[in-house]
Formats: sequence, C-alpha cells, structure tokens
Amino acid sequence: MRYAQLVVGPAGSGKSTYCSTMVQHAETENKTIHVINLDPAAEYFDYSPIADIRELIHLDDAMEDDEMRFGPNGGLIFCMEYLLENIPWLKEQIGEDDDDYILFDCPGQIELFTHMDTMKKFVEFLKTENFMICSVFLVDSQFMVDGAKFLSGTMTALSVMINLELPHVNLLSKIDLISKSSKKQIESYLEPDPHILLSEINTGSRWSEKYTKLTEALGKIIEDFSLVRFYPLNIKDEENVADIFFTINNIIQYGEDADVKAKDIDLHPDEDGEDSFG
Ligand SMILES: Nc1nc2c(ncn2[C@@H]2O[C@H](COP(=O)(O)OP(=O)(O)OP(=O)(O)O)[C@@H](O)[C@H]2O)c(=O)[nH]1
Repeated sequence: MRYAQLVVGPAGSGKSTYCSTMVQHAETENKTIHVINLDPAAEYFDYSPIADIRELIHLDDAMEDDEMRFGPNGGLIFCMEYLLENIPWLKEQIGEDDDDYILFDCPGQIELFTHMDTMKKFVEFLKTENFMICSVFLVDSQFMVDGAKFLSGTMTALSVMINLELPHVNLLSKIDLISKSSKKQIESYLEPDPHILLSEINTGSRWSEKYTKLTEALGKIIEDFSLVRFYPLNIKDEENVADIFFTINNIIQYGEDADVKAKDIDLHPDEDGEDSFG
C-alpha cells in the first residue's frame, strides 16, 4: 500500500507552503514524505520535489504554441490533460516502492476539482497504483471572515469533496495572519449552530433579503448532514501541524501498525483557556 494527499485549493491559498511544512514536520517524527509538483505554472516552492510536471509540460508551452494559443485557464487544463495522456511518465517518476507517502501539490485552478473530471481521472490512476488518498482542501482564512464568504468557501469545499469522491479534510490556512477578533468570528461560524452564520448573511442588502430562504436551506443542508468541517491550520504552531498530520494519517491508515489512537483536532477552548487557533 502507498499513501497520498491531494493538496488542492484556490491560487495562493498556501498549498505549496503546506506541503513543505508537512515534509519538515514528518522529519521530526522520523517519517519521510515526498512531494510532486503538479502545477505547470508554479514559480516558487521551497521543497525538493521527486517529480515536477514542468519537466513534462510548462504552462508557457501551451500558451505560446501557435496552433493552440491558449489563455492561462485553458492552458492549465490542457497541461493537466496532457499529464493524463502521458501518465507513463508520471508512473516512472513515482516508482513502485511500497509504503511511499506522496503529497501532490496541485494547481490552484479550482474548476479542475469542482466540476471537471480531469483530476478525478488522476485520482483513478492513483488508486490503480495502490495509493490510499486523502484530498486536502485549503482555503485562506482571510477570505472566510465574513458570513457570506464563509458559506461560499464551504460550498466550494463541498463541490470538491463531492467531485473527487475521496476522504476529505478542509483546512483554514494562514491562521497566523488574522486578528484575534477575526479568529473569534470564524470560530463562531464553526459552531454547530447555523443560525450564527445565517443571521450575519441575512442582514443588510436587498439581495440577501430576497434569497434568505435559499441561503437558509444551504446552511441547513450543510449543518444537518455534517457535510463540511474546517480545521484551522497554523503552520507556526507545531502542535497544530502535528494534529493535522495525525488526523490525515489516520484517514489514509498510514502507520496503522503503530499504536494509533483515535484523536481529533481540538476546535474548542481547552482547560488553559487557549483557543484552537494556537
Ligand atoms: N503567514 C503565512 N503565510 C503563508 C501561509 N501559507 C502560505 N503563505 C504565503 O502565501 C503565499 C502563497 O503561498 P503558496 O504556498 O505559494 O500558495 P499556493 O496555494 O501554493 O499558491 P499557487 O501555487 O499560486 O496556487 C506565499 O507568499 C506564502 O509564503 C501561512 O500559513 N502563513
């Protein structure tokens, strides 16, 4: 068996930073995890990938081709389809070692994950290669400090989850960058009471009044079926990173021979009165 995280999320949400944080953290636990860059437009990351899609195709190749003349979005989709057509290349890069653990740092174009089947086909490939996979969806917490934006981020997370059909973890990234009051606001949305969120969305504009029932219905579906849950990610808090690593490893059954105890990430204030954001 092999293990993988498919690291997805909008552009700039912190996917590459998450990958290098996880690699460094795993080292502290004497575990080795690898990263593969799947973003053909990536400019910078500070991990050493074991494979890089840019060696197969770069976004510029698709955009500068006289026949294709793709724009950035079409070009990116073309690159991902090109990867699927050349999957033996990736197969060779991945090798066949049992027990390997790989993070796939994906491009930030979210439609690849919400409603196109390109990445789903990629997931099918990984399954045939004996990978246990968890999708990890990152969303920048700075864009979640508002009821309407939080609901929108939640719906995107849900679309990714439904489209990929994988065990799934949502992370609120860059928690270290938001103020205490913003943290409190986000924490209130994480409470199991949809009315806190809905009351905020439903005040103000005429538009929100008109669509109150729709918003309420969306909020209730998510809440009633416990469909989407977010974990705060603070890369500066080693304990928080360890908790997330542990939780995902449990999901993909990595290290199941070890003494794996059920443990979850604390989303509520502990005895010391510290909040979950560290
Ligand atoms: N302070 C802080 N900065 C972060 C964090 N995560 C990412 N960043 C910064 O945010 C920017 C974007 O981060 P990336 O990791 O490149 O994001 P990405 O999702 O891989 O971006 P794309 O490749 O464009 O899709 C970089 O300048 C990072 O240094 C975080 O948790 N805390």
